Amino acid sequence: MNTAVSQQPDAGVLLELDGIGISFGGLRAVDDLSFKIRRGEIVGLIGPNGAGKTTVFNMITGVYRPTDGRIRWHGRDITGLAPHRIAEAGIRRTFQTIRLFQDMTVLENVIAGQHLKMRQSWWQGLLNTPAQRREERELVEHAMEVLQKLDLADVAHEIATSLPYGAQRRVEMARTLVAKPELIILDEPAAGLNEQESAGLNDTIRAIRDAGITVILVEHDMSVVMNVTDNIVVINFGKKIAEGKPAEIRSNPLVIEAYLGQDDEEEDDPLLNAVHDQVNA
Ligand SMILES: Nc1ncnc2c1ncn2[C@@H]1O[C@H](COP(=O)(O)OP(=O)(O)OP(=O)(O)O)[C@@H](O)[C@H]1O
Repeated sequence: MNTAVSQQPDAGVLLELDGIGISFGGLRAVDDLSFKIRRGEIVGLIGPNGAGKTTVFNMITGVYRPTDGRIRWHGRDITGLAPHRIAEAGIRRTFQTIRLFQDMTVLENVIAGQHLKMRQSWWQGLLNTPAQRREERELVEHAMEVLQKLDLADVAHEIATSLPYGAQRRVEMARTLVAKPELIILDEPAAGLNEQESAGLNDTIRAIRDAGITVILVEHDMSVVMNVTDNIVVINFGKKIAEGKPAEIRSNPLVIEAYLGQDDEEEDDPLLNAVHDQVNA
């Protein structure tokens, strides 16, 4: 009998949230939330405005420490580790707001994302040793590979902030990917994209997964979520209300109710509008 295998019934699970919870004052922002993410999956984390999505990935990335439950990465407890330790362990995130360096090319912006890894060789850099030069060459080669995958190789030497909005978002993703994460959390990557750019985002997310990186997608744009995810976790008021394949989630009464139950002032929420469209179709 292979004991190594029998001791790991959940082989393939990369990240496990086990009953995590957190309160802000009297507000229970996330409560007893559990789900698992397997290597190579694209998992959507969705829910109405204020449901707790941002709080969940702030706990995963170490910004907030859960007051209850455990977070496991490769089976190892990482609950409460500092954000830089979690990043070094292989979990990285993108930001909703574009934070590119002005006056720097796409390639320079992407290489700047490598500072965590380059810190070791900074002193060697002053001496310009062969090892340093080789590391720099490898870094540029790797950055160009990432740019190729994200369809940015042709604009590698253009000023990043001069590119169309959708391309700038891809540069943001490339900066995160060049650090070779095992898991990337995409924070509303479709925000601000036009319809065509949003359709292109589906390809970008699949390209990330095809490069061997597991993806958590926090997104309001249903056309992206329903098209690219393997599995969706839906939360409302901090609790998981549904989990399953896109087709199951689309027709889940609890999910529809959660979105329809929102205040009128949230009518502009594109996810809510998409649910309305489905219900009215
Ligand atoms: N630092 C904080 N202090 C107090 N309350 C907070 C804090 N962060 C989040 N909250 C509250 O926790 C709840 C969940 O917020 P969160 O931002 O995680 O929701 P969300 O699903 O990401 O919402 P959205 O889709 O609007 O971004 C909300 O009621 C929010 O007001």
